[in-house]
Amino acid sequence: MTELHIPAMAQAIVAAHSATFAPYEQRLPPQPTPAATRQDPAYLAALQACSALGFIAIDAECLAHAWQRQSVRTSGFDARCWPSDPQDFGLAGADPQLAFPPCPRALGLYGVLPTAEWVGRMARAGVPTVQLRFKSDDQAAIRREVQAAVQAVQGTGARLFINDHWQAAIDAGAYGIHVGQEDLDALEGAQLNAIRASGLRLGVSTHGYAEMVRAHAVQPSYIALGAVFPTTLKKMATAPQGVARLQAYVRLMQQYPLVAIGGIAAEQFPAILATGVGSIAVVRALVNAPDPDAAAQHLLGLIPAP
Ligand SMILES: Cc1ncc(COP(=O)(O)OP(=O)(O)O)c(N)n1
Ligand SMILES: Cc1ncsc1CCOP(=O)(O)O
Ligand SMILES: [Mg+2]
Repeated sequence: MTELHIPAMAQAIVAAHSATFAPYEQRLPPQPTPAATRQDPAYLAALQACSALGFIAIDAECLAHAWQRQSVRTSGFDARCWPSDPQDFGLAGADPQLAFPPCPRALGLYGVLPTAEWVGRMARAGVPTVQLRFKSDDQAAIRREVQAAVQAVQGTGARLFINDHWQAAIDAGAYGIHVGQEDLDALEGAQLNAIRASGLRLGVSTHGYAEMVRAHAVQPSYIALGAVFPTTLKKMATAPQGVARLQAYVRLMQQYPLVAIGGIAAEQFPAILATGVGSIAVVRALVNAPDPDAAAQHLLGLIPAP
């Protein structure tokens, strides 16, 4: 295949996948094509095509490498075949010794909650997975809240993840820790080793292909995918991913328990579950509900129990 064919190859990818990843449908505008880092035709065509389909530069680059590897592995370029094989993304062959402890593939309804009181309330309502997302810089208050959350889930069977405050989570004996990409960047190797050695599970936020690859490098217990829909709760650096991208991410990341998050309400549960995620994380659908306990019962009825 010569360079003369690259625009035609790019067009073929766009034609085959625009109905799935239509930028207009998902409100994801076409992106400028980033500078190429290699010259292989499948890579160059996919870089153009994925940018036209609205993928941001780091994700278009990641996808373009995967298209190239797929073309080599399958001895040919097939525009219809969206990459979803982990080996094409460099996701195969991880070291099991470095993996974080496993958690169930299906974490079920996952309540992300602002205080220990909310954690206890939702755990008692039967929410199987809960997270304390307590935003504060006051170390004493953080430790108090984390300890109170650990006590609040006792006897309920709920798994408690602590957002951000990993040392307090270890000291209090939580079930796991959740960190975002920036939190991960801020962790030194020794700190990550300390979390791994503690036996706590680790969940990592991701917002696209490049971040999934980055998350895989630490082999977490689960991977969160979002924001699926717009959320008012957190200022997101990336656009809402939509259900079509979520579906593509789920196909690729099958080796992990997966959690969908961001703007998800009861109406969207069937479409989200149809992608194959084992868990849906919500904040406002519980915390802002007129009757949070009734909302929890309603949502629990929409999602298989873990
Ligand atoms: C289940 C789950 N997914 C994603 C997040 C977001 O985590 P992060 O990116 O670290 O942002 P903050 O929650 O710290 O603002 C989450 N908390 N839980
Ligand atoms: C913490 C977080 N991380 C990604 S989206 C989000 C907020 C989800 O809140 P809601 O379910 O109310 O949209
Ligand atoms: Mg965080």
